[in-house]
Amino acid sequence: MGTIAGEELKKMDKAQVHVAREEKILVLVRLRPLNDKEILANEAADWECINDTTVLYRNTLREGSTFPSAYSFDRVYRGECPTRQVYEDGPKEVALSVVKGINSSIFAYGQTSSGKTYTMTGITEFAVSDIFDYIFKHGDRAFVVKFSAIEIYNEAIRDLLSPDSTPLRLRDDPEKGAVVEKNREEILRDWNHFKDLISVCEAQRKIGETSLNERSSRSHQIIKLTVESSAREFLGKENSTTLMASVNFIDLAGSERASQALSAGARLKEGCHINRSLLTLGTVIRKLSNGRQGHINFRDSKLTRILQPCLGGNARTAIVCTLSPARSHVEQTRNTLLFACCAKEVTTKAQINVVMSDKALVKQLQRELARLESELRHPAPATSSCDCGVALRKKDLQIQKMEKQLADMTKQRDLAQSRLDDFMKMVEHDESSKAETPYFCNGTNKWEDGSVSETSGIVDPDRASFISDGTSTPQATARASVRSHSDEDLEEVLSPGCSGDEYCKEVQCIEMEESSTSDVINHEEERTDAEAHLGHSAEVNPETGLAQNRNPSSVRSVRVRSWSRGDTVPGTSTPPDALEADYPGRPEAHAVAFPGLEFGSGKKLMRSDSMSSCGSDSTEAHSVGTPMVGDDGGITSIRSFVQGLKEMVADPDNSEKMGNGIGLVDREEVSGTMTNWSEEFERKREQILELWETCNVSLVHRTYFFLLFKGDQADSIYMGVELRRLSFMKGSFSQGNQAFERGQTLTVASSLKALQRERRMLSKLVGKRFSGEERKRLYEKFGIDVNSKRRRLHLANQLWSKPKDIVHVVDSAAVVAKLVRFVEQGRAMKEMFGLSFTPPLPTSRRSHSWRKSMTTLF
Ligand SMILES: Nc1ncnc2c1ncn2[C@@H]1O[C@H](COP(=O)(O)OP(=O)(O)OP(=O)(O)O)[C@@H](O)[C@H]1O
Repeated sequence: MGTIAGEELKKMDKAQVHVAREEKILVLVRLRPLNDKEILANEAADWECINDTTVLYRNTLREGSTFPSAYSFDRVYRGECPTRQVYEDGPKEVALSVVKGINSSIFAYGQTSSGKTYTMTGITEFAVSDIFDYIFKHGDRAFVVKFSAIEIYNEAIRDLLSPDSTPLRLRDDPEKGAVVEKNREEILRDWNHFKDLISVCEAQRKIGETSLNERSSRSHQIIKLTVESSAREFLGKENSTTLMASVNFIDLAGSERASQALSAGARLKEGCHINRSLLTLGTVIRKLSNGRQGHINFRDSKLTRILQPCLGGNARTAIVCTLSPARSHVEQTRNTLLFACCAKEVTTKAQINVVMSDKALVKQLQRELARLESELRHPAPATSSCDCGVALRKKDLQIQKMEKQLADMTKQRDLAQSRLDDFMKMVEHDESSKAETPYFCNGTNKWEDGSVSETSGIVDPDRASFISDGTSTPQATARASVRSHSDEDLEEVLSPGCSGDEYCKEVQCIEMEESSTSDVINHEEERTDAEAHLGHSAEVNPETGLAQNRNPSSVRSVRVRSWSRGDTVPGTSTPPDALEADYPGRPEAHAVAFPGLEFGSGKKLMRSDSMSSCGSDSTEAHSVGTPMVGDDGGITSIRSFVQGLKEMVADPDNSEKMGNGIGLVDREEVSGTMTNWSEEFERKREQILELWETCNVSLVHRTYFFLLFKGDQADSIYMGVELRRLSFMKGSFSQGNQAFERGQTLTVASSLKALQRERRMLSKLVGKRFSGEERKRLYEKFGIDVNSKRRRLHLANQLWSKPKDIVHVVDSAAVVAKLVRFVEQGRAMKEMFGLSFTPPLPTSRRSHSWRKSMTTLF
């Protein structure tokens, strides 16, 4: 098929030249008279055609006003109106389109016994007669008319011209749509031949008697006439073209109610099939009438598959809806009218179908080729090429940007993987190397010097093995951990967009804070800033003997090198106060006080201007404590959190919401609205706790978050970000989608797996971090049998398992904090993240011993 050739077009009249014309389906309604049975039963005729286009339900009083009583269509016909008139008014034009190369369909729809066969028999005969007439009148064209007929009976297709009742198969043709395979086609010779074939069809078609119709059609019948025509003068010539189209005359089986048709057995089964396929047809029509939104279920029945071109495809279509006026059929009549109302909204797009001879096709292709070659030889004017150049440059930039993003993501992924590998190795090695650990004694967390190992970083036996000279002091251990970081770690820290200078500033700031907390910190001068930064968290140890072994002179040299902005440095190592677990609503009895830090809190150490995002990010990445990071949460989730936070902070709206903007929140303002915030905080905290559980968030992440953000009003932004992140994740999970978090793809399954892995890892640390007595108390507290075989795993499984029980949550956070040696001070951590937006509050220094607090807890 193709477009019409020039010479051929000249031979056609204007009506023939319209191409792909969109038009609505023609809908006619035919009301038959009451039949003998209905008259005998004294049935009233409740429907009436009040004019040429409107049919009216007369008995509105009886039915009430729930349904419309008047329905308008292209044409409506009274009972006494002859079929000829019905045909002439609309179906004729549609049917005769076939001789002009346009597909068309006419079908009758209505309840059983409403007059479909009566109507379609007439229309088919009139149409075929007119087609013959047209052919007779157009002697300049050579016509071929082919006749075929099928019925769809109980969802099986049968050839009505063949005595063989074997069902025919339906095949999808990309151009023609559903094609019935091996369907017999007869070339119509004349009128008599047509009548003979119709008789064969009538004889073959499944007819059955029901109480409503003595000769009820039990199948859908489709009679198809295919008309091909060519101008005689071009016949056999290379430029000859053929118009080819089909017209379908479709007599549907009638919808029926089993109770009314009194059908049983075979009739009942037929009725079910009929109703089902008509229901599909109705659904298709309804969807098409709604503007083709969503999936159209053409494939749900053979009938709709075959009718697809007539219903919105390349065909002109007319539907005659037949009605019984009888009161007993009012419901079925209404259904038919509703179908008709939908059908009149459906549009089709018919076009002239031209078949070109092979020679004509070759010629046309050659012409097309020549045109394209000439376009290539003479390119378009300069203006458009200039546009092209701009577009290309834009695309190049986009590609570069995406490549950069990809490289970043790859780096992040590799880093996370390497950290995970490290941790796995550490855990595996942990047990075996326990005995060799030089700085633990008696299985307790004590340094050789007697201080308890509550450091915040990577102080693990595995790392300690780097020290080969036997000087396995904690600081040496920390150094080893620093040095064990790969170049990738450093690259990660020096992330794109962050210059080396900026990075150094960040390091310097933190280092200064750290050194300031103790005059005796032992830094190594030769250490690079990057190393210092990475090692920072590993070396932070609030109250242990770790600090005591440090070398003050080294500290000073670092200080001179790194702190050049004149920030004041606290001169004491007194632990700060901010680890008091004093958020609103926190139960007194379970307030967990975490150790003070050597750096930060309450002192003018933090430079709000120096916390570059990349610096904070990198700090965070390390400070969460590499060994404790599960592959779903830990570093990644905190990083995501920080990232989300930064985005939020970057949004001017959010800054506004925060009052005076980042770094300028007024303290008084904060305290003035504290009461409201307390309630808000409670609410948000509950939501976050629930979502952590729902989204299988890492326990380390929960603990960090829980301990960092304890209810200051300035924390609202952090909580907002966390809520947003978790809600998004929950939404993704509930839709079966993946959540993508900073280079990691999470699913419900993967997050759950990671959580289970994390619990296993934590369980392995229980023996190391808690003394026998502490463990016993813990098992009792968490309701675990102290003699059970897998009590450590049971304990790990219990942690954070009751998000609604705040006492449990507090206890869980305390246990995980101890397991992962998270002894950071909230404010300081926020500062390290670069997330502190408030000036430091003057705090009364509360002396807190973490050990003391934990002792009361455990
Ligand atoms: N407009 C009409 N004028 C006179 N008689 C009619 C008219 N329409 C239908 N009839 C008569 O009503 C009876 C049932 O008609 P028909 O068989 O065409 O119904 P149908 O809708 O095809 O039913 P089914 O779905 O059961 O096959 C026939 O006897 C037919 O002659």
